[in-house]
Amino acid sequence: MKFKAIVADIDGTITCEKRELHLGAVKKIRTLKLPFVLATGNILCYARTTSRLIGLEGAVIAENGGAITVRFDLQGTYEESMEECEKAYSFLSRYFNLTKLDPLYRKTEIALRRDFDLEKARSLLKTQNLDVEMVDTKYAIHIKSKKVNKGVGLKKLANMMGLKARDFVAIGDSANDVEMFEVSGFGIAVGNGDEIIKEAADYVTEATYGDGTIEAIEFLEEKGWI
Ligand SMILES: O=C(O)COP(=O)(O)O
Ligand SMILES: [Mg+2]
Repeated sequence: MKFKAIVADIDGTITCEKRELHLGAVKKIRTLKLPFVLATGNILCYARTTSRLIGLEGAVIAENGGAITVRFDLQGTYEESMEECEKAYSFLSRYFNLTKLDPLYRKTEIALRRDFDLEKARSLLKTQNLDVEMVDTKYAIHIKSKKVNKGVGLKKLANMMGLKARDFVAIGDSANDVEMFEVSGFGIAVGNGDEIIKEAADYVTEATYGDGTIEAIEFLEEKGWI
């Protein structure tokens, strides 16, 4: 097996436990000769800034696949899915006191503070005919279009880079990384990952957070797969 690129989640994967960027992981990523893409549920400017400060090229998937850029000097693309998310948000606001995260910058989905009963919200939402779903990343609960996810985003971005999603190894830690594992050639969950992502993974690291990403890259190097 030989892979041509790596796509990694940000929060919980290249960070430390308290969410600071993991400097050891950054150092390791900087040694790589192949393209390294960031994929996050967070907003596009957060993803692009992280890419810039790591020393990468600006190929990022943000808002769980809703926003993509391939290079810093190119305009991003956005999916048009906010309207249904807003309807779901208004409906759920009747039952819960919800707090939006970064609403000024978020263009394709809604991220909420994790301080309400997700299972109850999910069952309430089922009564509505909306094309949205809720995903918990452990950092936020996202209301997003069912059509958009990091897997769909990876296919699109890979195509823009002249690659296939299968050419990528994916590294991640939570439920919003599952589809990216499904479309990539090989999925690695870091040790702190949720059960759902560990089940979807081809390999699970012993180490957690950024140390898990270092271990993942070393594993790929030892195998000669990158
Ligand atoms: O924005 C979030 O909720 C989590 O972000 P992540 O996808 O980088 O882990
Ligand atoms: Mg994550």
